[in-house]
Amino acid sequence: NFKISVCGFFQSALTIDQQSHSVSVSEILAVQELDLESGTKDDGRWQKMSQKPTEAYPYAFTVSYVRRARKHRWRCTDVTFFCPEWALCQQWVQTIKEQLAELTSRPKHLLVYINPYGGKQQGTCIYEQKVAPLFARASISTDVIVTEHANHARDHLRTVAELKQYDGVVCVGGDGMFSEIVHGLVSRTQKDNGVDQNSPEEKLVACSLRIGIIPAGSTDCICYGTVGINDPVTSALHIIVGDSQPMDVCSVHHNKTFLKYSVSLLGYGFYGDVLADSERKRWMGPARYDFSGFKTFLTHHYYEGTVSFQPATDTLGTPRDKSPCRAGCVLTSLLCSTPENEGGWRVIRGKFLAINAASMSCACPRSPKGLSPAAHLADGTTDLILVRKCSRFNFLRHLIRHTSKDDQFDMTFVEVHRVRRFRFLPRHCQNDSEQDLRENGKRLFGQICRDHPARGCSPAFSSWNCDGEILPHAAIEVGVHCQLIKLFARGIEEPPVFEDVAATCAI
Ligand SMILES: CCCCCCCCCCCCC/C=C/[C@@H](O)[C@H](CO)NC(=O)CCCCCCCCCCCCCCC
Ligand SMILES: Nc1ncnc2c1ncn2[C@@H]1O[C@H](COP(=O)(O)OP(=O)(O)OP(=O)(O)O)[C@@H](O)[C@H]1O
Ligand SMILES: [Ca+2]
Repeated sequence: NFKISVCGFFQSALTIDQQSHSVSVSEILAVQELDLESGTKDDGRWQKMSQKPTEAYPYAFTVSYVRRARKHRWRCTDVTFFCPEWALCQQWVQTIKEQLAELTSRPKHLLVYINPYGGKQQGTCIYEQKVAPLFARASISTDVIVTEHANHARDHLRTVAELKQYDGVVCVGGDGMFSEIVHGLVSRTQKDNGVDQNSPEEKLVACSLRIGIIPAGSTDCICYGTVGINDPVTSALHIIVGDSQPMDVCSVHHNKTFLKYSVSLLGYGFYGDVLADSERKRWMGPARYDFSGFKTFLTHHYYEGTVSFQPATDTLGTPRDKSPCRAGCVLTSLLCSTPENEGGWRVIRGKFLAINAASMSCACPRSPKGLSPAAHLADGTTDLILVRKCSRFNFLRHLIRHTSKDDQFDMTFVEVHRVRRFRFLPRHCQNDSEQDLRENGKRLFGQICRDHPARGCSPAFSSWNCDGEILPHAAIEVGVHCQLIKLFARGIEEPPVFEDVAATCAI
């Protein structure tokens, strides 16, 4: 009654309830023969079976596979099949194992870093209780490192001797932890290939190891934007089935010196000030962002400077598109190529409440559509959002639109450009060295207040928020490196399909 069809689907033609359902082999995690003599399986799941073997069907095996649940969640489900003969049962188990062995994109050996202090400090517990058992069931072996200090994972990746033995690197933590892994892997790859990171124009070599994120942070925006939900089990299953999602990475330089990489948000003004304030309140956990967000909103500082950028005129999409980046996105499936005739530079001078570059949507639980809802994960561009000085009321309207269907860019003081490269120079840097001015920052702040008493006190500099970390310079140059890294993800799937299938079948 069974066949494994050519297209790779494991089909049940006859189930106990006479319903037929199929499971894609690519979504089977494992197959296990049941030991009926002892009446139990190693992990005790045997007792949970809703059907018991009968005299006619005394042999059984269990297939664990991916079931789609609500809101992009994936769950691991078991289905048990009963056989009349031992040899038939063996044949099935063997055949499925052979089919699984042919899936070469699946990882077998992973390097795992756990940040025990990220988010609500649940990293270790999340990994041990929810993820490790799934990896074990899928026969994935792991080397696990619980980090002891910030940058432990980054520095370990830069120096660890045999990286080639692994099929991927997994981090358990938030966006900051993911950023550490990106820095470790990208730097290591450039070092191994003799590429100088300090040159802003240098073409970087793409990393071959894929990165998995088990979300355990405060924002988890990378996970949210590549999987659709910040759920540890869902992310573990995407790793097990060997998904692959390329992603753009921005390099940030100051005075021809490399500073940092960014994958999600580079934000000056509002998001820089929120982060700088929230870092002093880490003890508050994820709530620190709401507290500092509210405080920064009330402060209402604006910053003067010059933004220059190279528009991505040759791309198929724009930041005002209505369709977001989803699994199988056409822009992501295009290969990256250096544009033939790169457009000229545009220069905009002004007073800004916020300058944000979103290389991906930056969707997160606070803003389910994100800072730039139509940004693409792997198109070689970033969306540069300029929010000019406006009233508090208008800025609040703009912020609130991030949480609803309304277009946050459809406001007179907001403009958005899809770019490949941009620079920012704060006004007071234009003639002097930024370092000198930073040292005399307070004097300068006071000077501005004296010169313009009517407009309130706005400091000369904000800070750049680079994926949740403060950069030490305000004057920066940014370039997008198309598809520099790959994640164990497939982009956000839609529409979600619900499957509620019988857990027991007969053959
Ligand atoms: C009135 C509601 C307005 C809600 C507006 C929500 C917009 C939220 C947009 C979030 C964008 C997150 C981008 C992700 C950046 C990550 O690389 C980084 C590392 O994890 N996270 C942050 O920097 C963490 C940044 C966290 C920023 C939180 C900002 C919260 C603003 C709250 C403003 C309240 C004003 C209320 C006035 C009555
Ligand atoms: N053992 C450790 N002790 C202290 N800090 C650590 C340790 N391991 C990693 N870190 C640092 O903790 C910072 C925050 O971690 P993480 O990103 O996991 O959580 P988060 O900041 O709460 O979440 P998010 O980045 O999503 O907002 C990271 O920048 C990382 O460098
Ligand atoms: Ca992009």
